[in-house]
Amino acid sequence: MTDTKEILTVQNLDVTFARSAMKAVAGVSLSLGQGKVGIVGESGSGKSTLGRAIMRLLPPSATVTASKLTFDGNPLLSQSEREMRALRGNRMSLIMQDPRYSLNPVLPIGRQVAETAILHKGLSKSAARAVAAEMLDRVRIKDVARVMESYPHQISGGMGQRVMIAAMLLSRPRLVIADEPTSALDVSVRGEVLELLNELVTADGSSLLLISHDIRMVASFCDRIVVMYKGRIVEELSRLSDARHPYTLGLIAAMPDARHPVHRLRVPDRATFDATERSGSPA
Ligand SMILES: Nc1ncnc2c1ncn2[C@@H]1O[C@H](COP(=O)(O)OP(=O)(O)OP(=O)(O)O)[C@@H](O)[C@H]1O
Repeated sequence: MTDTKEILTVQNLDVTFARSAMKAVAGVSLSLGQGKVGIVGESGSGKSTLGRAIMRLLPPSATVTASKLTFDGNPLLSQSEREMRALRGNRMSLIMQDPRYSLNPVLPIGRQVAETAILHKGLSKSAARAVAAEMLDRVRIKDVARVMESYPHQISGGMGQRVMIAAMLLSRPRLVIADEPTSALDVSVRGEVLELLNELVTADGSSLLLISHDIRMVASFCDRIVVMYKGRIVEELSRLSDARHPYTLGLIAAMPDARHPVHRLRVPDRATFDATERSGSPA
């Protein structure tokens, strides 16, 4: 359910990269209370740039302007870098696409998750390890003790993303931005990782901004769907069936519907095929 209290307010957000004539994000406005909003659009539509602008994680080549950009009452564009560091990973977390690039390859998993607890909760080393173990258990990692001693290259992509989710949700952030959190994973584990993320943010009462190119998946998890095209919002929906914009309809048509697979064999001329079957003569 979407709560009326706004946690994130974005008004007229523009992002321009140096040496680019086009705005990567142009005049975007959206608000998020306690609920789940999906940002969808094809590659290059500005979804990730929007997510990173909110986290203030864009490179110096990006110019970001907005008439309002607030998170939990904090005016993000005028926060110092120190203030932003205190917010990031603590009250607002970003889960990225590929755990291989988010996890430090030379540190054991347990230490990486525990460090989040030391940094954001001010815990001692041993208390942080206990909290890390608890959190790894919460993301349903079996054999937590062994995984804590493992290095990122020793675990699967799906488990790596569970570890990232554990680290990013450990401080129970108010806002979680998940940028294509499963697209780098094996298809067989995508559904369960998303279910897990959904379950945890719901249990913790965190707000979720889910960035994806898969409009059907987003519709199945989110209360609201925001469709972006060339840096702009072209449509906002509560249900896919409300879609009217041709671009949104194109996105829906481009995504196969796993719940309604085609069972009947498509035959160009079914009447002729059926008649041949009945008479028993070869086609
Ligand atoms: N660091 C950067 N420097 C220059 N241009 C950038 C940078 N990051 C993104 N862009 C440009 O901004 C536009 C929006 O890109 P963005 O990555 O936000 O789109 P997206 O919808 O997230 O795409 P994808 O699904 O492929 O991640 C694109 O034209 C892209 O080339």
